[in-house]
Amino acid sequence: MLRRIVVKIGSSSLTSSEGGLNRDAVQYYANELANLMKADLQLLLVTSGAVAAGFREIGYPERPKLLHEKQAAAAVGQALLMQNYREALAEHGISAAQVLLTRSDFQNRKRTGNASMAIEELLRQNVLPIINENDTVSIDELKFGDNDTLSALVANLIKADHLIILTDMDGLYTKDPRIDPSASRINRVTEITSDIYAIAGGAGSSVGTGGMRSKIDAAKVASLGGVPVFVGKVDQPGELRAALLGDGRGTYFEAHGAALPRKKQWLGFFSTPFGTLTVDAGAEEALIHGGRSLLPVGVKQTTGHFHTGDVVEVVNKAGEVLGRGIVNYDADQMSDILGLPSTEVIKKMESVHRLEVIHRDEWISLKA
Ligand SMILES: Nc1ncnc2c1ncn2[C@@H]1O[C@H](COP(=O)(O)OP(=O)(O)O)[C@@H](O)[C@H]1O
Ligand SMILES: N[C@@H](CCC(=O)OP(=O)(O)O)C(=O)O
Repeated sequence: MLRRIVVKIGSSSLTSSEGGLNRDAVQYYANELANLMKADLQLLLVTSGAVAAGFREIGYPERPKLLHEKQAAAAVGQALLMQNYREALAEHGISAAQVLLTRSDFQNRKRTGNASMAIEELLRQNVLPIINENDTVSIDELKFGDNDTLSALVANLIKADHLIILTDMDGLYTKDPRIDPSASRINRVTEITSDIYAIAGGAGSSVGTGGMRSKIDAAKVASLGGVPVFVGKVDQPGELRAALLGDGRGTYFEAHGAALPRKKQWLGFFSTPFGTLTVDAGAEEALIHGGRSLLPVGVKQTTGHFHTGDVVEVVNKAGEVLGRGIVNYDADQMSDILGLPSTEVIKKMESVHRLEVIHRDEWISLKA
């Protein structure tokens, strides 16, 4: 099968702080993408820059902060972005398609399936899908905000082989280099720990959003889905290919595990938990390292009004999120059997549909 690559380009790489699109930058990225497509790779582009590209043409002096202004700027800028990408790619005989997605599309399994079918067909026809958030219909609480998370979800959805996140910084540094020039680059991250989160700061420019932090979030989502990630910078001919071959200016994040089935992707990244189960150290070990189901004996506390079949989040006593699963008991039933060994649960319950609180097939671990 052809290798599939998702490339994400941030606003900071496409626009200037005064706003407006950098056409030379668009041409450069289009050339890099086209060269990989000609080498028989399947490419998907997730591009930001609609708001940053559009605000000046509308007459706003700086990147707008109010939602309706951002939406207006994005509506203008998205058209500009597409026009420029399409023209630049046409020079290589490559056609490009616009795909606009929202978070709610990913929460709905049917819509995710539809998006995936459309994208698959574009790839079959050698058209480059150019994806952005549908800013005009996204309100704040439903927004991805930055496109880093969107690019990771797309990479998982289409089971990409690599996710390349391009930004204005050549990788993750031990501190934001704009604040501390003595910071040094981390070339490879094998596991995304809390230490990695601690060194990642916010956006470095007036047009970017999310900064390194959202790129780490994205790397985590992708790596859980079995997709390795590169975060860095390219601005020379051939550098995108070099980044793909492991020789890029940036940070490589290793993937953990194999590609996730669609159901587990939904469970981990798009579902809404209705409550929380706090588990003890033995249950944590069984879930995370033992590949086992969660039994009542390991559950020490619950919150929320969940019902059988709902999604719940599982945390340890320190409040660390361990994963999510589909619960086999209502919240009321759970409170009666907290911490009980299975023999006691059977005695106590009138009928036991399933002994496990969460079966291992309906569980996804979110701890790296
Ligand atoms: N530890 C870090 N290492 C590197 N960059 C960092 C770090 N912490 C914060 N940043 C900032 O993250 C910025 C990139 O994110 P962002 O501005 O959102 O770009 P984009 O528009 O490409 O998504 C960099 O310009 C940098 O200032
Ligand atoms: N959908 C928005 C993305 C916003 C944004 O700034 O994202 P990013 O540059 O990836 O941090 C746009 O196109 O302007």
